[in-house]
Amino acid sequence: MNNQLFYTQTSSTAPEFDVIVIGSGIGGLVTATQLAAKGASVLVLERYIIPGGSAGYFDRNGYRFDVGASMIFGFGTQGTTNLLTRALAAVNVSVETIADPVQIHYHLPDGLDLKVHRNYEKFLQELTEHFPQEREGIRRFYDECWKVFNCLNAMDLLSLEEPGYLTRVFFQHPLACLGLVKYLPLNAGDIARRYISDPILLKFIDIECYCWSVVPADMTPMINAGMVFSDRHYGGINYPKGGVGQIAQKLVEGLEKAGGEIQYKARVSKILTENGQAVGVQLATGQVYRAKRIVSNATRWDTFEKLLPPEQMPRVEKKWQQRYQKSPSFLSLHLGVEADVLPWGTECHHIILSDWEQMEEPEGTIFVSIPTLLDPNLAPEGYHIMHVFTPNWIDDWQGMSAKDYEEKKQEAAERIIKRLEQFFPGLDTKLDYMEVGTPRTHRRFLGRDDGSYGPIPSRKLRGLLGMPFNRTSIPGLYCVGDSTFPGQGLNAVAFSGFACSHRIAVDLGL
Ligand SMILES: NC(=O)c1ccc[n+]([C@@H]2O[C@H](COP(=O)([O-])OP(=O)(O)OC[C@H]3O[C@@H](n4cnc5c(N)ncnc54)[C@H](O)[C@@H]3O)[C@@H](O)[C@H]2O)c1
Ligand SMILES: CC(C)=CCC/C(C)=C/C=C/C(C)=C/C=C/C(C)=C/C=C/C=C(C)/C=C/C=C(C)/C=C/C=C(\C)CCC=C(C)C
Repeated sequence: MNNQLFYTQTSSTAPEFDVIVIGSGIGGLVTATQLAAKGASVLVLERYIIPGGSAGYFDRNGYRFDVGASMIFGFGTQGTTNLLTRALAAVNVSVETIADPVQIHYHLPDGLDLKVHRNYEKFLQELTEHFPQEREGIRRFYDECWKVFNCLNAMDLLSLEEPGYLTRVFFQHPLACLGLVKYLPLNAGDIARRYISDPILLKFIDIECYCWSVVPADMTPMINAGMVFSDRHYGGINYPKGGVGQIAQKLVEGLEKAGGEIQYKARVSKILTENGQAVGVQLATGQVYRAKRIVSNATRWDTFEKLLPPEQMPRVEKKWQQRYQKSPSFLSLHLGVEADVLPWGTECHHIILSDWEQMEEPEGTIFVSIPTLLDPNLAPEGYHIMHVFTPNWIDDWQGMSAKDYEEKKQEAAERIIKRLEQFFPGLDTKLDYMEVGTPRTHRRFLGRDDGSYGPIPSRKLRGLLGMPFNRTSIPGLYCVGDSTFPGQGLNAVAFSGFACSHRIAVDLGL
């Protein structure tokens, strides 16, 4: 039997759903749960053995490690921007959270040492003590971030590709909409430089952006900065009890209760099209599933270069690839340490940088999270988890023997631990467990092209205007997650999930 015939027969008799979601990252799961709650038949296909993607976890020697970042936005109790709380509630589940009193403790060049307190005034006061001459500029910049946040936090957050919603929201909140229209093409650096002139303070604003957007303030969309710099004081940073993995586990529980299905170890190798329209997927095993709508939670590079034939890449996607590039991946040290290595009063999240010129370089900025300070149950008694990570490129880890790869990991870990000794004296001798992940690890376990953290602008762009929404130029195919508006971050991909499911629900007449 020739392949074409085989494919046609399998495809026409394949199980059919309303919606198939490729990948169970938080973006994919929010889309799936929202649609299942509206009565759609939904199938989620996940290549790994558990859900969550970058928000997954792994257990080793009594420790439960978060795969990705442990600093979670979107778990507030009020307003409309608490999208993780809302996504869980929509399918009648919830996650208990633990409030973090400090978002980040910064350890920056020339002794610039300060904390971003949950209390806004306390944070402004601490920052102003370092830059008294910029008292007014500091307040005006951060207050302007609140303006963005207040516009967003006043309205239901759904698909900007749905004219009915746009009309309704405009009549309900005309000023908030006009406010957002004003900020959509702006970057945080444009606003910061209106009010602030001290070069070191501007560098501080750069790292405030860099530590979540992986680009400096000039390249960071103001809408996203408004969300991050305000929500940390409004809803606050709240850690899910039991670890970040709980969010995905609970969403899956809600998905199944609402009648949706998820399959693990189900790697999609192809998106199937007929007459230019997406109609189904094929797994690596050859199994075919069909659906009225297909959603890809894989990155845009994976979607348009691997799941679809790269030579047929739509023109708009080629243009997008000129505007956005893959950000670096991370080198991650997952450590189990004796509890007494942490000085009294240690905060949960730290950013360490010793030379401003090195901020964007591999191993320049070091991120540290110690989630057991909030939830001690993630480690054996008397021990803590330290997740230490720093940007790193896949090219530095390719084409080497297994032995060289292991040695290189060990050397990198030693260099980083040496730097951390300044803040955690005796760390090296107090290590109980260490696992090192590289960009190759992220690529392998998360299925992300080059292990990338997500798309970043390849040059200065006009804020969020260049970021695509959920529909693609292939009818029937949608994207969700950090390759879509508004980009990286759990709360950001949760928004993308709300928007994607809303657009599909309207398209399917649900
Ligand atoms: N503090 C935070 O805000 C925080 C914490 C952790 C993660 N994150 C962020 O979450 C975002 C990621 O969320 P996301 O939803 O976009 O994606 P994701 O990368 O987390 O999830 C994608 C999922 O799709 C699966 N997948 C990929 N290709 C597949 C295929 N061919 N077949 C089947 N499954 C496939 C992967 O295994 C993964 O589970 C990132 O921006 C990350 O930085 C943020
Ligand atoms: C009608 C008319 C006329 C008009 C209209 C207009 C409108 C309505 C508009 C709208 C818009 C919208 C809705 C928007 C939205 C947005 C959003 C939601 C956003 C969000 C965002 C978020 C974010 C960005 C987040 C992020 C986060 C992150 C990334 C995090 C990360 C973290 C990490 C990395 C960690 C760190 C660590 C340490 C420090 C240790």
